[in-house]
Amino acid sequence: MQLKKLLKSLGPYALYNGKDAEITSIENDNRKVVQGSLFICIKGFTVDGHDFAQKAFEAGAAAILAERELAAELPIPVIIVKDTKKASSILADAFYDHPTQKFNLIGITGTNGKTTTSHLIETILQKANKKTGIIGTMYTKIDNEIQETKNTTPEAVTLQKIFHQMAEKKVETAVMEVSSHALSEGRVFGCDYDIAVFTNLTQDHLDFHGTMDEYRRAKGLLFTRLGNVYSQEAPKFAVLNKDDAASEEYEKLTAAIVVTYGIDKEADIMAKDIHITSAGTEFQLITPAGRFPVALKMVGKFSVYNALASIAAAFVSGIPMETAITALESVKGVSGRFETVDAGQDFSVIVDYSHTPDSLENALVTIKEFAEGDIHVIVGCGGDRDKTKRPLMADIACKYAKHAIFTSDNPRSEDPLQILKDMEAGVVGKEYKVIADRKEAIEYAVKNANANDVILIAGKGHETYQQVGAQTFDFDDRLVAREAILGVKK
Ligand SMILES: CC(=O)N[C@H]1[C@@H](OP(=O)(O)OP(=O)(O)OC[C@H]2O[C@@H](n3ccc(=O)[nH]c3=O)[C@H](O)[C@@H]2O)O[C@H](CO)[C@@H](O)[C@@H]1O[C@H](C)C(=O)N[C@@H](C)C(=O)N[C@H](CCC(=O)O)C(=O)O
Ligand SMILES: Nc1ncnc2c1ncn2[C@@H]1O[C@H](COP(=O)(O)OP(=O)(O)OP(=O)(O)O)[C@@H](O)[C@H]1O
Ligand SMILES: N[C@H](CCC[C@H](N)C(=O)O)C(=O)O
Ligand SMILES: [Mg+2]
Repeated sequence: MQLKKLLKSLGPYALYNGKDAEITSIENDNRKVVQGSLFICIKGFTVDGHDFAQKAFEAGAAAILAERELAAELPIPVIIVKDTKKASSILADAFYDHPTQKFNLIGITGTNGKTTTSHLIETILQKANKKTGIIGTMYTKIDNEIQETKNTTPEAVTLQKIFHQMAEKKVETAVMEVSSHALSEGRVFGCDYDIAVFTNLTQDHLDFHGTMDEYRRAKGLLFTRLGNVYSQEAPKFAVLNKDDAASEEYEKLTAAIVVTYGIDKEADIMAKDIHITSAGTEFQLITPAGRFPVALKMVGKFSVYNALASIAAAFVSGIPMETAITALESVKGVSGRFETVDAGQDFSVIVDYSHTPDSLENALVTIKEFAEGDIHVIVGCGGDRDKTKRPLMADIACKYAKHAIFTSDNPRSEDPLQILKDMEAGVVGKEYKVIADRKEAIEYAVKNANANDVILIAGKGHETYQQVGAQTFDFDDRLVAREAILGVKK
């Protein structure tokens, strides 16, 4: 695409010397630049992309987009704009010819349940014979082909490229997790959502957002940005959790049609007569299309919420309720979410991605409902993340589990022992054990478990690595637990 044509999407805003160039790709990482790339300099939290402009030029960049004059003059067009991060969203959307206008896009935001709900919706859509795409914490999947991605919601240039691939593959509906970080950083500017789903709002990420008010506001952006236009062909919907107080605010913010779901408060889509066992969850589903019995293989009240959110998304997508229910009933679970490890032992081992106070409490409350023996929990907190959730998570672990073991999650750049001290501050005078090495902590719990006990290994779920300092080691809670069980049996 010609540079001049591309820059039209920025309006009369872009200031440059008027030279044109053929642009072959858009990149904001100089290491990805090829002949003809437009390199966008972004000032990040860690480094300043402007410092890589020279390298981008040497790698073949045909033009540079920057927020200020570059240190050295370059013989290619240099365009100056006020906000390169925002411009990267606008330009990537234009470069890939507005891909999200070519298929249905469902965005899911909320503190917990995004990955799970996105997979439930994917299963329903596939049951309804739709070609799907998914973008989230675990990976990007385009028509069932998996690509690794770094963030839950990738930055705009990567994101629009993924959408372009989805459009090329004729994806009919894409489901994506929209993190609060992505909303506040504008990674999703330009995404033409058809349905926006809210799961819940509880404490997390205060390191980034500062206060719960700011965090709530960031998530609300998904609903304000659903647009202010109405179309008979493609109406827009906000799917809100009536039982979460934030929904009231989001309902007022959005121009889209609101559909609510819930258990406690009266909602459009509801679950009644919920019956939870260790094998699954049964309930009566109440919808505007009728009342249906549902038997999920997933456990816990939180699983009912995820199912209801998915049903609501299916309902506004025009998918028959029977199809949606059949699909949901077939789901055994999502990788690393309440996943059981069975190596023939006489106690239960559950690996769960609960890394927030609320999700940890939900997981433990659910286990308490069916555990016949003692509960053991192995839990740590991630480094370089919200420090205020550490004492809260430790307290919850001690409140529900007879045997609480504090260990390392992904310490990242922090001292693992300091993270553990932050956790311990929440449980003064309570009984717990600290085993910093996660493998040893798991082995300890397995060795000490009696028949019918339940061990919850919380925080890392599907992750197959552990980040310690700048290094990433192989680590999979499920494999480590399996080996520990087999080791004890020998
Ligand atoms: C705090 C935060 O949001 N960080 C994100 C941010 O990193 P950053 O600002 O530090 O980037 P940077 O390293 O300073 O780089 C600045 C610019 O220079 C460029 N660069 C950099 C190095 C180089 O050699 N050459 C070069 O061109 C980079 O491509 C970039 O354009 O931009 C990066 C690229 O887009 C992201 O990968 C990174 O996410 C990091 C890995 C991260 O951990 N983010 C977390 C907090 C996050 O966003 N999490 C949410 C999920 C949370 C949840 O819901 O639970 C998510 O959506 O993933
Ligand atoms: N609706 C829910 N409400 C509360 N807790 C939930 C809910 N769904 C799942 N959980 C708990 O939260 C954990 C994480 O779930 P999931 O991965 O689906 O959330 P997420 O929002 O994608 O998280 P992330 O922000 O890390 O991407 C699960 O392992 C489970 O313990
Ligand atoms: N998306 C979450 C994942 C946390 C997972 C946990 N294992 C950790 O490393 O803190 C975050 O980036 O905060
Ligand atoms: Mg997720």
